[in-house]
Amino acid sequence: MKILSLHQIREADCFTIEHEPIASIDLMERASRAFVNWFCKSFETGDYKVKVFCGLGDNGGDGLAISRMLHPLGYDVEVYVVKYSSKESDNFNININRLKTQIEVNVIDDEQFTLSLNSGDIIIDALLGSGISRSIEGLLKTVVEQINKSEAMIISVDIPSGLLADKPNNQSDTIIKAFHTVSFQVPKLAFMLPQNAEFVGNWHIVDIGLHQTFINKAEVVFFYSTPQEVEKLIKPRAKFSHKGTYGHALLIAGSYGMMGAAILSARACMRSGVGKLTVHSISSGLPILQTVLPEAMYWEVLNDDKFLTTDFKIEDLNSRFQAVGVGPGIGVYEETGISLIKLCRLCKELVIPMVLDADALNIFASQFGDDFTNEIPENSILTPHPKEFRNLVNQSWNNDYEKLELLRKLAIQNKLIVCLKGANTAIALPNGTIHFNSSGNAGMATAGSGDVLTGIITALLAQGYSPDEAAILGVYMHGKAGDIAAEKFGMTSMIASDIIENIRF
Ligand SMILES: NC(=O)C1=CN([C@@H]2O[C@H](COP(=O)(O)OP(=O)(O)OC[C@H]3O[C@@H](n4cnc5c(N)ncnc54)[C@H](OP(=O)(O)O)[C@@H]3O)[C@@H](O)[C@H]2O)[C@@H](O)CC1
Ligand SMILES: [K+]
Repeated sequence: MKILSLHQIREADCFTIEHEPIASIDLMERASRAFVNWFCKSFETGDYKVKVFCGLGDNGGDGLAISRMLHPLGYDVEVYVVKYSSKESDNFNININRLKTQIEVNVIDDEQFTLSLNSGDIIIDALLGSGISRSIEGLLKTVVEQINKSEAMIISVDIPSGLLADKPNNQSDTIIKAFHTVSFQVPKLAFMLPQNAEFVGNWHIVDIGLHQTFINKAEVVFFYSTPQEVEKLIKPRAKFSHKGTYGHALLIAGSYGMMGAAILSARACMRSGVGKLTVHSISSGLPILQTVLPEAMYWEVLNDDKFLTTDFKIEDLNSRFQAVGVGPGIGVYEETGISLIKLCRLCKELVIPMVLDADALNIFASQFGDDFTNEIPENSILTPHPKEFRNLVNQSWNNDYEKLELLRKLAIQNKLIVCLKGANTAIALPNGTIHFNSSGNAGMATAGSGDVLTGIITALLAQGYSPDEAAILGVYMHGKAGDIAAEKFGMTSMIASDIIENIRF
């Protein structure tokens, strides 16, 4: 699903009005109806009040139309218009006239006003929408602060009032802290970013019928990968296939005291459909690995008990492996760094797709400085968490938008696929697009979860998925498995092994 910029959302609005064609006020009516449908599905009528706070622009117009629609459905609706200016939008004016015959409108025009808000109330925030042009001040600020202080459930229409759709707010900005945000047609970039989580809450998209011709043609940088879109990538298994059809992966993982990382990534790799798996690890780890995962084959490090110092040769890899995953638990020893570089050079020469994770990334950051990318084959997949990413780019950022730009730059300049892990993992592709993942939960913030992801993506590469597909599908399936695990064990109790056991291709 495309994430349109604010400018494109406005263009889509105008295009729809002109080409459907539909009057602007009727499009507002349709958007408000879509919100109301979502609301009615989510909340039954009951012994509580729905307090709708409206601004003076089109977001306020939505709020008025929503109030008019909810009232006859049996909801106990109270409407508040915050009169922070003398200028109202045309659609606001039409809707206030339509509403006045039905419900009394309370006008807030004095900063001394104290709102009476109870914990059982539902607040609908229709103060400001995507049209904000400056920070919230004065009367509006007072109202937003009072709403935020209340214990009522806050539901924002389109976007939490005060939040900018696709650029950073000032840290001191006053912004509604919604529990739910019900947004029109497309998610806003702001919803993807950790810095806005406290404002956006749980977000939902409702279809308001903006013209598909415009949306299809729109060129965008950011995408939200919906389950329907991603699951389409899964290749069915052919009836007459054999294990050779699904590739042979090499996973390089583990070191003294870190064999768990190797086991987790290897198990996840096997569960993700790879035909054959060879795990390359330290010799003292071999009995553990073979006991825990008899399905895999092992290639032990010679003459070394503590860490990976293999002098990789072309014949070790040539015509044997379709994908190489390296990093989980390998440690950041200087000797391992030397091996890693040899491995990368060979994979580049033999064009074997790679996944680099965890300590492989830490080695690059600590031993190879800013030039680290010269050694990494093009189209390799990197899976850093934010701290590893910061070390890799050797830069910090002031906000999540700057972080995204650094991510894009890394992917474009070096032709890499970089999966920046977190809620809504951001996957940057060499073509400059960023794809936000839709699955997963906070229970996955647990040791070993990243090792599992490395195993999944390595398996997909070995099966012939393109690196772009392997990254997007792998991250999604990892999150989906995490969601199933969270249902069974709870977010707090689930562990990385539970994610593996719930991988379902
Ligand atoms: N996209 C779609 O297809 C559809 C969109 N729809 C709806 O329209 C909404 C966007 O509407 P909108 O442009 O009127 O924006 P909105 O925020 O309501 O008001 C802006 C007004 O407020 C003012 N203002 C700005 N900042 C301010 C501040 N900090 N403090 C105080 N005032 C401030 C600014 O005036 P200014 O003073 O800047 O001239 C302007 O007059 C969108 O979010 C959605 O809800 C649906 O109805 C139909 C389909
Ligand atoms: K709003």
